[in-house]
Amino acid sequence: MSEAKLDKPVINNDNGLTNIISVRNFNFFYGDFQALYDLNLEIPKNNVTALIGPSGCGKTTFLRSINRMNDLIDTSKYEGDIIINGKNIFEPGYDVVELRKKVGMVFQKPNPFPKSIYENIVYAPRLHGLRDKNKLMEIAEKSLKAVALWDEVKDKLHKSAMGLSGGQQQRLCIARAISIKPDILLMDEPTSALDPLSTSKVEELMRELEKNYTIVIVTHNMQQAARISDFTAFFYKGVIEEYDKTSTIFTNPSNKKTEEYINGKFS
Ligand SMILES: Nc1ncnc2c1ncn2[C@@H]1O[C@H](COP(=O)(O)OP(=O)(O)OP(=O)(O)O)[C@@H](O)[C@H]1O
Repeated sequence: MSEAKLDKPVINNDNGLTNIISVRNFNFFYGDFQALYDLNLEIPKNNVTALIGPSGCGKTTFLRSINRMNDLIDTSKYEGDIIINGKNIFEPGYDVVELRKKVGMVFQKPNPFPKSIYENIVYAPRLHGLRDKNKLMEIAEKSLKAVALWDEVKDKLHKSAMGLSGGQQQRLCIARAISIKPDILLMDEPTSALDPLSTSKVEELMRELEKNYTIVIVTHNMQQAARISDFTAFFYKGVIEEYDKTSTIFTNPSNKKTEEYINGKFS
């Protein structure tokens, strides 16, 4: 007998991999409004995990919880734990500056600083105390090479980053994020403002970066999630309805809502 499609959350955390982020009974509130309900998931190291789901279902709220960006919102409240590298990030005394060093973020719209390409990359290493000019140049070169931007910009490192194309700016922002060697890169729809060619460059880049970084990406683009991610969490009204290998989510989802969403029955 074929199994009936379940309509309750299906979370497959049994991935056999080393997990870098563990989310336990996590609830999140904006004032009286509850945006996330009882999230429980394990995010594996050196893989790409995609967060998908209709607008307003809580993907960005969850992403921004991972580096405590939501702390900036006065009315925000949370319950539960997010454990990164074995430490609960909400524990009293947890160093948020250290957390942001370990967990970098790339936003929807490229947002380079209005400074030179070089200054964009070395900003964070300098902020963390590095002064040695040779070392800073080494970091600039390494970071730009890692995002395949070095050849395009090596002759104009001291020119304004604002003169780069949108796609180049986004790769620069990724280079800036990795300049301090985070463990995790959070990406909030990083290609939604880019043209198709720049999008495919950033997608290629993610595949390359996952060798050294754990990537968690919010995307509205189903094809993109299917192409670039190893694991996918489907969010619906603040609940993770299904979490599994991307291939399972896209070919054999257990939850009817997941199936309907990936087949475009609602958006
Ligand atoms: N600063 C805020 N204050 C109050 N409510 C908020 C705030 N930010 C988000 N929300 C609400 O929380 C819910 C989840 O929003 P969130 O942005 O996390 O969803 P999302 O899935 O990322 O949406 P989208 O795909 O449109 O970006 C929504 O109902 C939204 O209106």
